[in-house]
Amino acid sequence: MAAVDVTVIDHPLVAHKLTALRDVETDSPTFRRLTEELVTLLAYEATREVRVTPTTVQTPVAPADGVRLALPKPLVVPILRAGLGMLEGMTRLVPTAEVGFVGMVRNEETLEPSTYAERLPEDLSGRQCYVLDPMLATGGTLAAAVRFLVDRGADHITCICLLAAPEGIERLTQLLDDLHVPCTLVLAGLDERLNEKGYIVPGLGDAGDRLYGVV
Ligand SMILES: O=P(O)(O)OC[C@H]1O[C@H](OP(=O)(O)OP(=O)(O)O)[C@H](O)[C@@H]1O
Ligand SMILES: O=c1cc[nH]c(=O)[nH]1
Ligand SMILES: [Mg+2]
Repeated sequence: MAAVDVTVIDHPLVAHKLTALRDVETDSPTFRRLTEELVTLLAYEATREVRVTPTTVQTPVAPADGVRLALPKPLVVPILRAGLGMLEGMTRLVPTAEVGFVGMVRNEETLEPSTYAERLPEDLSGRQCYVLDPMLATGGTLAAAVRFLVDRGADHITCICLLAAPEGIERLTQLLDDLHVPCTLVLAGLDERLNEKGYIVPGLGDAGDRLYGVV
């Protein structure tokens, strides 16, 4: 099975908001709003495979066949810190989803991720999971998060990122080469490369710092 299926959203509204997000002059409140708006647009495409079950409702006129989201509920997993800025935009579109949390930080010397927090259901058997992180740089963080979910039984993973570097997608694909469940990646933009510090070029800088301030 191909490990990761990548979609880059080609839409003028996404491109417009992404351009404003990148701008170094964009302040934190505006950056947070644009992030939420972008995620809502991306979520429309990212949830194309969300499982539904047939149902019938009574309209004022007649019965109508339709669907509702299937059980178990989808699980949305923002990767703290920066992924938290994407949560509201995602749950606006899928308000009945449950939310689990993973806290990860990349060591800026080695570029390797470490996990400092985790609050997820023990058993994710049969769950569709939506992982949120604005930046896919070397791919280490996202690969570790996906592995975490699959090890607990998740059987369908969709990652939503704002930006990725080609090197990161390549590494993600290698790291998840043995994955036995479908894994999709939805992006607002695919950038040129990583720089020597592991930052996406042209990118938008440090997403966590731009959302929440430098720590
Ligand atoms: O693809 P990678 O090379 O692993 O890097 C990407 C990670 O780096 C950023 O988080 P960071 O470690 O800065 O933590 P933060 O969200 O707390 O800012 C970003 O939000 C990703 O989680
Ligand atoms: O460009 C990058 C790379 C990693 N993390 C970020 O926030 N930005
Ligand atoms: Mg950061």
